[in-house]
Amino acid sequence: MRSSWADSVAAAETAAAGSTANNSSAGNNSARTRSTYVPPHLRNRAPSSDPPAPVYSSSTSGTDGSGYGPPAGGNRWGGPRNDYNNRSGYSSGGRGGGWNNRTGGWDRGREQEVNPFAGIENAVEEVGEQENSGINFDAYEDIPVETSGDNVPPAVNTFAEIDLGEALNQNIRRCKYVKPTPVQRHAIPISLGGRDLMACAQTGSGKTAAFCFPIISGIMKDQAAQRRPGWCCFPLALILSPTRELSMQIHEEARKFAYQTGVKVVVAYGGAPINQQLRELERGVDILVATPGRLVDLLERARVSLEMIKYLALDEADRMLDMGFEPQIRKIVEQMDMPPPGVRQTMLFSATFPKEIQRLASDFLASYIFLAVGRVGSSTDLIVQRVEFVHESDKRSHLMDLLHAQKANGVHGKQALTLVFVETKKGADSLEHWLCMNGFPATTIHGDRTQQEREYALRSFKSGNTPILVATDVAARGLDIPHVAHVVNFDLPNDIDDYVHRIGRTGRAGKSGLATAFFNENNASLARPLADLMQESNQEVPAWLSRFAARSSYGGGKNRRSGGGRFGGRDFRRDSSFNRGGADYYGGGGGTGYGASGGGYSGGGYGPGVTSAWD
Ligand SMILES: Nc1ncnc2c1ncn2[C@@H]1O[C@H](COP(=O)(O)OP(=O)(O)OP(=O)(O)O)[C@@H](O)[C@H]1O
Repeated sequence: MRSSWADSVAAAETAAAGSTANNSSAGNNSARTRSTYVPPHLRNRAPSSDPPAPVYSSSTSGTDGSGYGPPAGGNRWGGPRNDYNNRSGYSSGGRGGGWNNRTGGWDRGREQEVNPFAGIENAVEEVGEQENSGINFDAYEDIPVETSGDNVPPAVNTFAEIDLGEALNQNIRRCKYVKPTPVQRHAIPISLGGRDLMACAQTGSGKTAAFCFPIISGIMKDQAAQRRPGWCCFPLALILSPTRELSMQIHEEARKFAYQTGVKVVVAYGGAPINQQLRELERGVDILVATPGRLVDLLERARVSLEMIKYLALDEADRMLDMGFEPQIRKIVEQMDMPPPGVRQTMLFSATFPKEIQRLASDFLASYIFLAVGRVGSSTDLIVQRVEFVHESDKRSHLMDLLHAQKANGVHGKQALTLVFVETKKGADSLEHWLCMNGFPATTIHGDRTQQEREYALRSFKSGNTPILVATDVAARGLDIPHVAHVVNFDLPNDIDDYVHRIGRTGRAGKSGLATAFFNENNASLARPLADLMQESNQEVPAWLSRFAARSSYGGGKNRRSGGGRFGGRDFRRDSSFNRGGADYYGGGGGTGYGASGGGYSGGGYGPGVTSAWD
């Protein structure tokens, strides 16, 4: 395959970055000496004489509320000071209240835990911005929240109110998370209360932490887990996501949250050498982040067992349960050795959750709570949405105009990051080539590229060296790329939920963003849901789009907007048309009454072949 201009830049960058660019490879060097995984029950032993894991430095060492200096008392394994949440129950040193004394880095006898925060503070200072503090989360304050289910645990307003454990609290402060986002306020207490959860909250609103925190905290508290001997590993938690890049991102995030908690996070995804991932797994894993295809491979090789799973999280859960992925997910969750619903705890998260998929998802849950922050499938008002009527033949020149206009607004001589979504892989290559020929540095990410090419492209885009990324839907979900100023839907998707995820790559974490869509006759079926969505998000709907919308019908499938009013109709259990045979979904959980195994949903635009392109 032709390699792009951007890729050569990115390749040089990668070479320069060396092994530090990839934490797992750094870890693998030390794997040669085959270190021993220390199981949870042994992690409270006295520290070895190894040099300390690098700790985030701070000019302040006291209980200053911002500091995360060296651990108290000079004991590097002693975990962070208890200055964040000075509550009885897990006071510094004592660690009563059921915590498992997972005080330091995992495997601390032999192997040093890489500091996932290293370099982040300097990078933030260079940009002159405190990445996650001062974020405009007030923008989320007036979003209505709905919960349904029995005995919903009350929401919290601060992290200090939640019993997460001091090591995790320390990491939350390292991440500069000052207060929980709305989905975190509700979802974390629900999960900590041991309840299953189906959660729907807007793109960029902090869902990753909402499922990671309770998992990490729960494993930290777990007294009983032990590693079994042999080649097979027994993770305690499984986080599944639909794309390799998203799995990598969740892994990076989870490693930050789990730093020095004693909880080990490992990632496994397709397109990368399996041997390296096997070596990493052999060294121990508490939380496994994986794409479904690679996990099935590991399960079939009997290198991973799901027998000990206590927590299952599906990110982008609606995508994971649509036609492309559902068989693989059912195999993993229902046909291997994973404990059933009610024994394990299950958390499903997405920004969109069509009712048909909710119904399928209920098979995986027991007596669950449904949480909706905003209307299911809505987009955030932080994203300014524009729709322009552009004939197919005019799209390139129109894009060029947008990019020229944007160039004028670049910061520090760099162009603002623009993500351009197209329909096909060929279309992506062709547009990337054309942009480069016309003086706009672009790269591309899609399912026909090698994993290495995909990673180079993403890295080059993130760094700003290649400020334009042309992508297929493989980049539509979950990716959290700071400073994406503009998302262009060069080709609109057929499905309004895909549109919601695509534009959600901008306007994240309380920041504003811009999304422009090129619309023409070919997109007529999207006119009505698009106009409705824009109206819901307080956007200006062009008169011509309203006329298109009035002419077109929904046509079924995934473009049906669920519910009636702006914030109505979320939990499918409340919708009588889904409540066949009078089944009681609130009491029974687990999909009572449907027996929907493998059946049902056929409204989507994904064919069976889609999985390999995503995974
Ligand atoms: N409490 C918080 N305070 C500040 N920033 C936060 C907080 N929680 C999450 N963030 C930041 O918000 C950004 C978006 O979070 P995340 O990627 O989890 O969103 P998401 O809801 O999963 O989005 P998507 O639906 O696109 O997957 C991330 O950069 C994350 O670090």
